[in-house]
Amino acid sequence: MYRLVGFVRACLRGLDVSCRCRRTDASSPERVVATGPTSVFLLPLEHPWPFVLPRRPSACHTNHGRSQRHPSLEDLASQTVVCDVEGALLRTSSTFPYFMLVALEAGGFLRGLLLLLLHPLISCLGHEVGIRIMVMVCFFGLRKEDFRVGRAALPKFFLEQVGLEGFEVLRRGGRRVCVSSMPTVMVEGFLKEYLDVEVVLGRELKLLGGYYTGLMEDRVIGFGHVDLAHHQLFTHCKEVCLVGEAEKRRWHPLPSSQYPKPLVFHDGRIAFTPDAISTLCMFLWFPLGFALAFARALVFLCLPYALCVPLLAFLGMHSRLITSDDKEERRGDGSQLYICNHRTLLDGLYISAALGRHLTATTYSVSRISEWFSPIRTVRLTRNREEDAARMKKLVQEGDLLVCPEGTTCREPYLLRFSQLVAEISREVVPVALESWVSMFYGTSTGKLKFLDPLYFLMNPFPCYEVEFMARVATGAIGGKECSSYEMANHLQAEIGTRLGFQCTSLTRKDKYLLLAGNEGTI
Ligand SMILES: O=P(O)(O)OC[C@H](O)CO
Repeated sequence: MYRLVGFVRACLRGLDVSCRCRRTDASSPERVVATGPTSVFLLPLEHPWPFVLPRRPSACHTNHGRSQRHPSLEDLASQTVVCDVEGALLRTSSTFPYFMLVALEAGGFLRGLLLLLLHPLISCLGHEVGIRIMVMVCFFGLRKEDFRVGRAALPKFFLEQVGLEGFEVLRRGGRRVCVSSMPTVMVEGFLKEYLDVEVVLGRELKLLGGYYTGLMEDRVIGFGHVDLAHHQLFTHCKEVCLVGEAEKRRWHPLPSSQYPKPLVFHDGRIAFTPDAISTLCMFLWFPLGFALAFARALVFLCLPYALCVPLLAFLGMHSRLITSDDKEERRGDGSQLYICNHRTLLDGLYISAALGRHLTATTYSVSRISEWFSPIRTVRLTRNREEDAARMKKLVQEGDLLVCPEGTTCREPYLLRFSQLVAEISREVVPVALESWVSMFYGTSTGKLKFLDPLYFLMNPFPCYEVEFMARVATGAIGGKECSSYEMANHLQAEIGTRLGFQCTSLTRKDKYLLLAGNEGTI
């Protein structure tokens, strides 16, 4: 099953996979590759001798006696490192997937389709003209205030493309400056929030009445041509490191464990890197995906669990149940409190299917439409502590209850802080560890169209879930020693975290929504 999912993922990233497999002789002339003009002409070089990773080294190489293939990493702490993002930090120089993400996430699928149709033309034109067309298609008419893709969706995709070798140089700099031919609003969030870059120099976008016009500001200081700009830049540099496309293909991805700041939250529907081929596959998949989602939803809604599980597996929805031998924690007495980490809105359905009986799930920000269509009973919480405690105590007396103590979904392998209430409403709980995988669309969001979350999840070619029932936990004590509800909540979080290999955090729903949506997530 997972091999199949891996295959689909690999297909979606086909271009990247093939690039990584290609080997080019490092000494071949191809190692110095012109990747098109950059647009950054102003460099606030406060340190007298910055260290530069240029994107277009060929011209400078011949005119500059200090160019070299690999930087000497000693003493960089006292210097400024200036790095070209596409050319010397990311493993591929193509900016198309990032513009496609802006088009799809901020503009919608029609805008993404337009960008895809223009891809052949963009590929034929020069770098600068291509960027201008992509900026026009992606940004025209978007409201500046509403543009959150740069902070919410793009960082994940940029981070996945960061080359360990390039990052090693950047990281060592006393002061880090990054230049990019992409608009600043696209790269700033990723560079400043996640890579600790102090100065970001990208393209500025023209505005009219708070809306992007799709045009870019003229260069702040124009030298006339990129090569000349780099000449000027290099004359201020103590050392120059040249990076070619062929060399970058051999770079290793920066492991997520080495991100200066962990990527816990991200938003957006697209779960794959949308290069042209993958995006084309997605558009071709849409009609089938929609029909499949409809069929899967009908099965969930209309059939008993005993039939539903095998039929859904036939329809490509794979799931795996892990439980102990005696199955005691699943048998229950009909009024059992289950708690789980929160992956998607379908958590409750999968747990019900695993139990073979309906349970009631508490919710907070689920849309009314999702509630209407839910095959299991859902009960809204208020975030008023006393009221919610009373409501949950009553519910657990009436029957099996599922609570997600994180209060919101998390896509990455992290657990948000657990609510203490789960340790106060019942003498015992059954923790359930959940893991889920999607390859095309994320089934969670922080935006206004939350009611589409289940649809997107169901539109994935092979959505997967793993449900693991853990041993029952008495909420009054840990290891025979009495404990507070706060300690118990942390204990339960740690138990599930250990089982899944997820990292426990003290982050909350509010942190997530402030970062991704600019609000506190209250509705
Ligand atoms: O939409 P989220 O990710 O904030 O979480 C929805 C939860 O089910 C809250 O009840």
